[in-house]
Amino acid sequence: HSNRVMWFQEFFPPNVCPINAKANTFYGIMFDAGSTGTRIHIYTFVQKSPEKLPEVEGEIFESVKPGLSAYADQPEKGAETVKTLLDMAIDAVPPHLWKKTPVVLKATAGLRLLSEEKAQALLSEVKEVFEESPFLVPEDSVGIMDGSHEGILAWITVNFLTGQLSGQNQQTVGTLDLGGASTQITFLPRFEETLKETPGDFVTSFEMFNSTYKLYTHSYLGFGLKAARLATLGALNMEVVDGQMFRSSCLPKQLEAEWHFGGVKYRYGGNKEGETGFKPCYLEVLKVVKGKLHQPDEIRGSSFYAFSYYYDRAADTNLIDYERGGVLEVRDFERKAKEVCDNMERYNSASPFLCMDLTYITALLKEGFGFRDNTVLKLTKKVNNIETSWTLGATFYLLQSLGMTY
Ligand SMILES: Nc1nc2c(ncn2[C@@H]2O[C@H](COP(=O)(O)OP(=O)(O)O)[C@@H](O)[C@H]2O)c(=O)[nH]1
Ligand SMILES: [Ca+2]
Repeated sequence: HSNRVMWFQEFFPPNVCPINAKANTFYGIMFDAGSTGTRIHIYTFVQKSPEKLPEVEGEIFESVKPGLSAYADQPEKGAETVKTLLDMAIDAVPPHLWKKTPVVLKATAGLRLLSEEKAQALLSEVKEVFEESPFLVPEDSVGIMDGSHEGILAWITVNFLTGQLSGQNQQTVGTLDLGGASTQITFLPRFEETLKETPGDFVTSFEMFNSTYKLYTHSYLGFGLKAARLATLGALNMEVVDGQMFRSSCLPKQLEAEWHFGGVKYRYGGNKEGETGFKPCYLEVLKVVKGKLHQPDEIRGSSFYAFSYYYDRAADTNLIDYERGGVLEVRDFERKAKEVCDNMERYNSASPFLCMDLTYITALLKEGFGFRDNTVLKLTKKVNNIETSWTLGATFYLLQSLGMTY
């Protein structure tokens, strides 16, 4: 790329600037249909030399709320939200590359929890939107993603962005993702013992960038942050009787409110007369996680990358900087949970669920996965300005399957 500055360059963002649109630049569009929102990621890649991994030159990211599952009974309206986001890609990708730019949507836990019929109705409306667009629509371009792939692809993203998947001496790092409806844990086991002690369906071999990775990964459906709220309230998978009230010691005493999740209305509130605070709350939350998750010994001493709701709740309570993220230990979540739960009136203006959320995160990490108090968590939203999301790994995988990269 020459250093000449052309008069038109300042009118274009770098990724659509004509002078930068070279033969070795290509694009990929990946939609994340999550339980709480739908997001588009438009990636620009540059293949600098045929034997090296492609580089991610940029990402355009936009999101809408609520997620597709909120449109379970209006699939066309759901697909409209996808169309709005896809229109951004028309502006971002140079027209001569539209036909070569693949577009894919993968849905996660929100759609996994819907009936097959409702999920399929939504997906086929989305497929129509794709087919009316000028982009490349591969086979299986719209579907529900396997839970194991969700964890693996996020692991690929983080380890690619931190440079661990190229060259010698790879020191990969495990990943923790906490969504609204499900949660994932993924790492590359270092010890034979770990593989021996692990149930077969927790280990998946995955081929990427000419290497095969045998990863420990699992997605726990119903253990996302919002699903865990319902489970703590005793309302998950319940036939809700009209007007029924669900109470918890993790909520402010005087609170009484309503909440819509997965198309159902729930009434919830605090323990008016009874106990509130960290101790009773922890016991409540413990019932949700205790004995429900597999605990691999190997992870106790290693550090993990954590994102999504781990990041959001840590940032909400100033444990980390909202923009830059930070490094924490598991015990920091517990300390903050105690502070919030034992002073709920002081945190009134924040979400009424802050105490419950922090307590759940603490219990999930300690009693669920079996992490130690001093396990180090690296909280990141972005690495080198690219979102830490399974979507980048999924886009690489897509490009590889289309023969656009090796
Ligand atoms: N770092 C990062 N977090 C994201 C991105 N997209 C969604 N999230 C987070 O994911 C969480 C919501 O989970 P969601 O995907 O809706 O639910 P799921 O279907 O259970 O995985 C929130 O904490 C979001 O901030 C992204 O591109 N990058
Ligand atoms: Ca997600």
